[in-house]
Amino acid sequence: MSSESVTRIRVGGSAGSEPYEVLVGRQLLGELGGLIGERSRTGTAKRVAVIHPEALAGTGDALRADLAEQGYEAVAIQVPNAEEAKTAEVAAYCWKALGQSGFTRSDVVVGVGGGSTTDLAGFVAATWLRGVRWIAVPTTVLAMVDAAVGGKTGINTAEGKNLVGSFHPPAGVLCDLAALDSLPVNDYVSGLAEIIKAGFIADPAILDLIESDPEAARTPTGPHTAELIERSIRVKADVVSSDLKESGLREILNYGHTLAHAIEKNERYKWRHGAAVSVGMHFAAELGRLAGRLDDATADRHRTILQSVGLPLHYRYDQWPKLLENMKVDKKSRGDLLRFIVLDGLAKPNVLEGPDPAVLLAAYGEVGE
Ligand SMILES: NC(=O)c1ccc[n+]([C@@H]2O[C@H](COP(=O)([O-])OP(=O)(O)OC[C@H]3O[C@@H](n4cnc5c(N)ncnc54)[C@H](O)[C@@H]3O)[C@@H](O)[C@H]2O)c1
Ligand SMILES: O=C(O)C(=O)C[C@@H](O)[C@H](O)[C@H](O)COP(=O)(O)O
Ligand SMILES: [Zn+2]
Repeated sequence: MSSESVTRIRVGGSAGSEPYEVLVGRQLLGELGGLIGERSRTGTAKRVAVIHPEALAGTGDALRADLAEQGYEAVAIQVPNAEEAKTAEVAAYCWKALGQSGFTRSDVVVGVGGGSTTDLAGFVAATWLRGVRWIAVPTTVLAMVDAAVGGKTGINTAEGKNLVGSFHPPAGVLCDLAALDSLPVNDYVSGLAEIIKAGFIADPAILDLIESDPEAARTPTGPHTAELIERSIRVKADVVSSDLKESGLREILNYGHTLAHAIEKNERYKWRHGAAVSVGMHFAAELGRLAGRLDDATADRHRTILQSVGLPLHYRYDQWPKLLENMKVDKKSRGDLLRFIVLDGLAKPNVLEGPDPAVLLAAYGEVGE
């Protein structure tokens, strides 16, 4: 992709969901006004709420001012950084701001930020007046390749990760690669976990690209950045386009997440999601191997590639009983049955139901330190 070009990836359109596009390129924010202005079933927008994290106060205000210049009644709603935004209290704060600005069903929410912000903004849009349009402007690599695409929106509760939410796809997603220039390296690398996930479950070319130069993969200036992002978005787009509400196939996107969410809760949501997913994929690979489903080479490849970009593989061994307890509220569980996504081979994700507790513990034995 040249620096001037824009890639458009279509999502949805089946099973009654409105199709939308994910745009990937540079200097895309000029597209926002046009997207907001598109006439929808509910009419034409008059008001826009730009939900942004503290770290992007400048971007949030610049967008608000730009939209005001285009004639919209625009408000900026600042929310806390990272997972602190994904709470019922912050959602209620946003609802209050929408109420005070007279937000109607034809108006539009814009979520600008990382996955925490887009999850919250999408959730606020899903719940306000039982659903208004929203547009995602992801500013982290993780949000571009995963969180902003596919319409899973939600918040955490003290009992677990993303326990309250809704499927509410955006009307469009603008991935402006220029936003990545200000992202701290740890946050950039955290997003690589979801890219690597896309590689293991569906598109091994992603793994080859990262393995060709892991150091370069750690920065937005690497030679394969745009390709890695676009390939990962295509994996996600293909899956959610055929199974928006996770009645089957979509569960593969949860690879590594059963343990990851348990770790995040255990850390009171202070760990970055991508770091937890990295440990979770290491665990899932060992689980697959010990359950006789995954070959040694592919399991080992998880360790090598995750480590090569600086992602963590291990977590505290003594926390296993708590993690096991936390995993029971995973959305893939059915009654008392724990369910995991494992690989039957490279790019062959499948479900492992109710694994033997001894196998689970043995897999964690490889992860715990
Ligand atoms: N809905 C989904 O399908 C889905 C998919 C994957 C992940 N998620 C969710 O996404 C969240 C993680 O998102 P994330 O990794 O993007 O992190 P994040 O949203 O928590 O952001 C990390 C930090 O980076 C800051 N930030 C964001 N963009 C920046 C930029 N361009 N420059 C400087 N700072 C910036 C944020 O303010 C925050 O402090 C988790 O809550 C996870 O559950 C959701
Ligand atoms: O889009 C999906 O489906 C995913 O599972 C993508 C995950 O990367 C993401 O973290 C998602 O929010 C997890 O969903 P949850 O249903 O397990 O909360
Ligand atoms: Zn995830």
